[in-house]
Amino acid sequence: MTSSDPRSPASAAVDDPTIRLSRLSVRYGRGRSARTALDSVDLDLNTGVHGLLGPNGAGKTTLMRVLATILSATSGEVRLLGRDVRHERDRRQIRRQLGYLPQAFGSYPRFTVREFVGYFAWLKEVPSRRAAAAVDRAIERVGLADRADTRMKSLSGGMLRRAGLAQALVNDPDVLLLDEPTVGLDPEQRISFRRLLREVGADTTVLISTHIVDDVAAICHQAVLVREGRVVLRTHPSQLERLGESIGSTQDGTSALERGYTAALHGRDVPSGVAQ
Ligand SMILES: Nc1ncnc2c1ncn2[C@@H]1O[C@H](COP(=O)(O)OP(=O)(O)OP(=O)(O)O)[C@@H](O)[C@H]1O
Repeated sequence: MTSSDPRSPASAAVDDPTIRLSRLSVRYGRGRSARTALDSVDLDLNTGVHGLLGPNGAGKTTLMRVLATILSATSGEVRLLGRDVRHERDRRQIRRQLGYLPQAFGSYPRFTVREFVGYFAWLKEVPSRRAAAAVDRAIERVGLADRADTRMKSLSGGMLRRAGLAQALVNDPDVLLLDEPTVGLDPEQRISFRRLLREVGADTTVLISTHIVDDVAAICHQAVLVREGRVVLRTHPSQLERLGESIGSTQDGTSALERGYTAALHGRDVPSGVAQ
């Protein structure tokens, strides 16, 4: 986004990173049953592909939902594209520039792929004169052009995931949030997905939540490790790999990256990571 971009509002803080979280906390429930999902997270992210890694329950989906502006912070500040998500007007503007693929999304079984992606173009207020071309382009980018008129209920799991990615991309977002995007993709689809994300990440801030550490090595410029609601490390994936190599090989079939990830998660020093 540039300052001459018509979507660039006068009120947006130009020097902000694309994503800025300051002391972000999210708690679910109240009283004795309250659970802290995110605990005073500080995180700045800019253009590039960032991989969010962490064990089950670490807070990844919660973080994604806050960034997607569908879940409010309990405390702390969330700024996207220079705007504060607490303000209704800013939220609406952010949503026009946001793409989000949740872990599970409504399947809209009777919609064709084109109708499904078109519906999200409408929700995101893509101008009607550009919408049809934007829908076709998004469907083509995810490799579903030959299925554009197929109903969603007839798609395989991997194709559904790709249709989900198409809706996330249809507005050419400045921020793209993908929660477990490669689940259900076959190896060939995963390779083309990685290629697409590398391309998108050249001028977009992409955050991918995943358990597949190989995806992080293949696509991401940065790995962000989350544990028990806190960001414990930001580092280049190759540094995790180096850490894993220094630990030595094991007989359990894990890769150096997986070993490095597990060790870093449990507090081992990573060569030149950016500790939080
Ligand atoms: N709606 C909810 N109500 C109560 N607690 C919740 C809710 N959603 C998440 N939690 C709790 O918040 C914590 C973080 O959950 P979250 O789903 O963000 O983790 P995650 O890292 O995405 O996990 P996974 O890898 O299993 O998807 C967990 O302890 C979870 O049990």
